This record gives sequence, C-alpha cells and structure tokens, in this order.
Amino acid sequence: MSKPKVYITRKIDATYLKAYQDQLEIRMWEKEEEAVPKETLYQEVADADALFAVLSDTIDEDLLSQAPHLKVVANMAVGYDNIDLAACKAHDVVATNTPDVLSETTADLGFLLMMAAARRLTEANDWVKQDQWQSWAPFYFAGTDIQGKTLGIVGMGRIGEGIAKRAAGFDMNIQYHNRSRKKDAEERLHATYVDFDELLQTSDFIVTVVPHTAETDKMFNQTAFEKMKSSAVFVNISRGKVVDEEALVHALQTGEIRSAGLDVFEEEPIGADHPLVGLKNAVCLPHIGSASVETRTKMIHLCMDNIEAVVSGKEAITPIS
Ligand SMILES: NC(=O)C1=CN([C@@H]2O[C@H](COP(=O)(O)OP(=O)(O)OC[C@H]3O[C@@H](n4cnc5c(N)ncnc54)[C@H](OP(=O)(O)O)[C@@H]3O)[C@@H](O)[C@H]2O)C=CC1
Ligand SMILES: O=CC(=O)O
Repeated sequence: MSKPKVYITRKIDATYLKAYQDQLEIRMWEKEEEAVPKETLYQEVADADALFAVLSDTIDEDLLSQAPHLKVVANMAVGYDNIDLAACKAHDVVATNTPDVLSETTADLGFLLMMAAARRLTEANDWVKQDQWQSWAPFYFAGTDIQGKTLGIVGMGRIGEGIAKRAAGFDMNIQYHNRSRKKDAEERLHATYVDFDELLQTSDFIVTVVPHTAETDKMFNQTAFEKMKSSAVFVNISRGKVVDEEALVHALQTGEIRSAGLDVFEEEPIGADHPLVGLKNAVCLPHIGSASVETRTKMIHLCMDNIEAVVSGKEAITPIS
C-alpha cells in the first residue's frame, strides 16, 4: 500500500523528519530564503493527504478545492488567522496548530522586547556599531525603568500568563484585559482585571498578545494611542493587523507614546523602507516570537505528530476548535 503523502511548505532539515519517513511520503519546498510559489503549492496539494503549513500560507477555499485527498493541515504556529476554518470543515479537513509548546519562548521575547524598548537597547547597540561612541554622559541613552511600574496585558491567555509570570519577578503591578475574566489567573499572578480603556489609560507598559480576529482587527488605533500615557511603551507580539500602523507611526513621531517593541507587522516581511523601521523609538523584529531551536523543534514534531495521527485515522493531538 502506498504511504500517505505530506507536503511541507518550507525547507526543514531531514534529521527532523527521519522518524516519520517509514510511515509517510514526505515532499517539501526546498528553497530556504523563498516562500513556496502559489502555483507550486497548488500542484503539490493536488495529490497530498496532508499539508504542513506555516503562518504566512493562506489556507482557503481556493486552495482546498484543489486538494481532493487532503485530510489535515498542520499549521506550524499557534495563531491560525491564515486558515479559513469554515472551508476546512466544508472539505472535511482537520486543521491543527501548535499551542503550549511555544508559550514560554514567546513570553520571553515579549518581555525582552518590552525591556529593549524601555532601555533603548537597539538604538544604543546601533550607536556603538556605527562607531559613534565618543564619551560618557549622564543621560546618554537613558531609558525608563520597568521595576515597580504597571504592566497592562491585552490577551491574558497562555502567552499572556507567561509574560505576567516574568513581570512578577520585576515587581511590576499587573493588570490585564480579555473578553472574559480569569479569576484563577488573577489569584495565581496577582493580576487585576480592567476594561480596555482603563488599561490603556493607566498602564506604563502595554503588551498585546491577542489573536487576530474580526474583533481585534486594528484594536490599537488612533483613539487607543491617544488614551495611553505619553510615557507608555507599547509591545506587539500578537499579529500586525491588531494595530493601525499609521496611527502607531504618528503616536511614536509625536511623542503620544514613548516607544514600541514590535515582532509583527500588518504585511510581512517588511523592508528597511517601512516607516516604523526608520523610527529610533521602535524596536522591530522579523516575527521571531517562538524562534528558539528547542521550541521550533517541538513545533515541527507536533505538526508531524498531528499529521501522522490524522492520516492513520486517529484524533489530532491539537486540533483547532
Ligand atoms: N510573535 C510571535 O511569534 C507569536 C505570536 N503569537 C500570537 O499570540 C496569540 C495568542 O496566543 P496564545 O496565548 O497561545 O493564545 P490564547 O488563546 O491562549 O490567548 C489569547 C487571549 O486573548 C484573549 N482575547 C481573544 N480575543 C480578545 C478580544 N477581542 N479582546 C480581548 N482579549 C481577547 C483571550 O481571552 P478571551 O477569550 O476571554 O477574550 C485569551 O486570553 C496567537 O493567536 C498569535 O497571534 C503566538 C505565538 C508566537
Ligand atoms: O506567530 C506565531 C504563532 O505561533 O502564532
């Protein structure tokens, strides 16, 4: 009997796939620096039983209608705003994601971005590398402290809780906003539930880690930035589309807020000509929240384990519900 066919949309070293090769016929896009072209993807899914996708692959009705044998799409991300779940259901395709295994690593990056934006880390690093360091001065690259300040987390989920845990070690006062209260988290993390407006108005640091949905689209808009303190540091590790980037650029340029730490952008990838990249008070990263070797290895295995389960008739391990 022939083995189920899997197509992987990015290059992954064969060592990660060895354990699956007896059971599955695995093909993949081989170019490291380039995303799979749409035509190639459409050709590959035509006889695939499983698709291993990444967050920049669009999984929609158009693609699924070209994939008559497809049983599972395993997304190598916890966020799944790139997947049309209704279309998956209509085509009897199970969609899976990678929750939990990346939460701590992504929380690390969120906290790191917050500190980098507060302490002007990349600005100071550029200064040294551009050979501009001539002397020492009392307020050279003076940023702002995080200890003892108020942190507002928008999206107190798995990753949000990780950030709160880290903030407790810095004696931060933690408040959060979700659509629903999490009383257990409030007790465990000494966090206070506040409404969105209060969080915007009273936080020194605001970290967003909500999923991108119709409800969260551009929730950080001009009105939201106007409500923040002029000393506020804004961090986005969720999705670029939860922010109105034009409004953010304006807020950073006019001093409506102090600085921003950004791992995600409205359209990715961005180039050096992007307005946010040109701002000294914005730290910009190329969507690397979960990028540690340990965590990316776990994410690959979780995707492959989900695929193996579904193609062999078992329940997926982490189906998107
Ligand atoms: N930068 C990166 O590399 C990474 C980014 N991410 C992003 O982080 C997101 C969160 O991941 P994770 O923590 O695992 O997800 P969870 O589902 O555990 O947490 C999401 C939280 O957001 C809250 N939320 C959802 N909708 C709203 C809303 N409209 N208003 C306020 N709060 C809302 C939820 O609470 P409630 O339902 O009560 O509203 C929940 O607490 C992912 O969807 C992804 O977009 C994840 C990993 C890495
Ligand atoms: O952005 C990354 C994810 O896992 O979601």
